[in-house]
Amino acid sequence: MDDDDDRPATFASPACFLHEIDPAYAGLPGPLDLQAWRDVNRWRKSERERLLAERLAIPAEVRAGHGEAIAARVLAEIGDVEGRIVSAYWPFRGEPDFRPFMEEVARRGGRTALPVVVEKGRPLEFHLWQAGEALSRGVWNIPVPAAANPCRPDIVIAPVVGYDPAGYRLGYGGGFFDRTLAAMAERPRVIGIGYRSARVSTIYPQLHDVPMDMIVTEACTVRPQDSTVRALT
Ligand SMILES: Nc1nc2c(c(=O)[nH]1)N(C=O)[C@@H](CNc1ccc(C(=O)N[C@@H](CCC(=O)O)C(=O)O)cc1)CN2
Ligand SMILES: Nc1ncnc2c1ncn2[C@@H]1O[C@H](COP(=O)(O)OP(=O)(O)OP(=O)(O)O)[C@@H](O)[C@H]1O
Repeated sequence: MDDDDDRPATFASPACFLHEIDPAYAGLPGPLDLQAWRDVNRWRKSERERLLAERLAIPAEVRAGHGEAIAARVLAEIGDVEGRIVSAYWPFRGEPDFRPFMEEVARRGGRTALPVVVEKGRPLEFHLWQAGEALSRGVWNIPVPAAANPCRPDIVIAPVVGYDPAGYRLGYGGGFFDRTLAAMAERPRVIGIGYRSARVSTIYPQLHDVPMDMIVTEACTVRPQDSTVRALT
């Protein structure tokens, strides 16, 4: 018989007692939070629909003008892009058209990329792409680079459906950018872009929501850190 059988059981690592602690203390949702989360989700769904309808009601030529103004502000904001990778997106549902922006980044010596949905519920990948290169249809028929060259962007441009003054972004509800930014070891600079009319007073940020470093619209540039400092002083 093995002597070891008489020894008290030990753990390879300390036992976890987290399950005995109030979930709220552990930062996990309790029953009340779950109800609140359901309410927030319902609000976000209707707010998305409202904001998208409002965006599509802006005449195409007005949207195009706003898009150019936003791109000019972003270019001034990011400065020298030589040797850097900037991810933008292929526009749909009335988003600002950032394809000319990508061409300008390439002219200035930067490389450009598009986000790729690999699978619902998973982080996005970013694949190098520039004007003239082949595209194929990805998930939800979103155009993605035909050749898969994954990269790690230095700067990510994230289109918003809605935004708030704290820099939080409301997207299409897939949670893609939040998941992607949470999974990145080195966080890129993240710039949310959209029309000024996409502003809401709060998106009721939840634990999973990752704020943008800045939001740029045709009318203003929102720097959430500055406004926090201003609010505290
Ligand atoms: N131009 C652009 N490309 C992008 C994004 C974006 O916001 N804009 N994304 C930024 O994340 C990713 C795509 N995100 C998306 C998320 C949801 C839906 C969508 O159509 N959702 C359905 C509901 C789906 C479901 O519930 O399963 C819908 O709205 O009807 C589309 C794109 C990657 N590419
Ligand atoms: N890091 C994460 N891990 C797991 N689930 C997440 C994460 N981030 C977001 N989610 C889930 O994704 C869902 C959608 O989130 P949310 O409403 O914030 O989407 P969104 O920001 O509007 O979408 P998108 O980024 O695709 O445009 C939520 O159910 C949320 O719990």
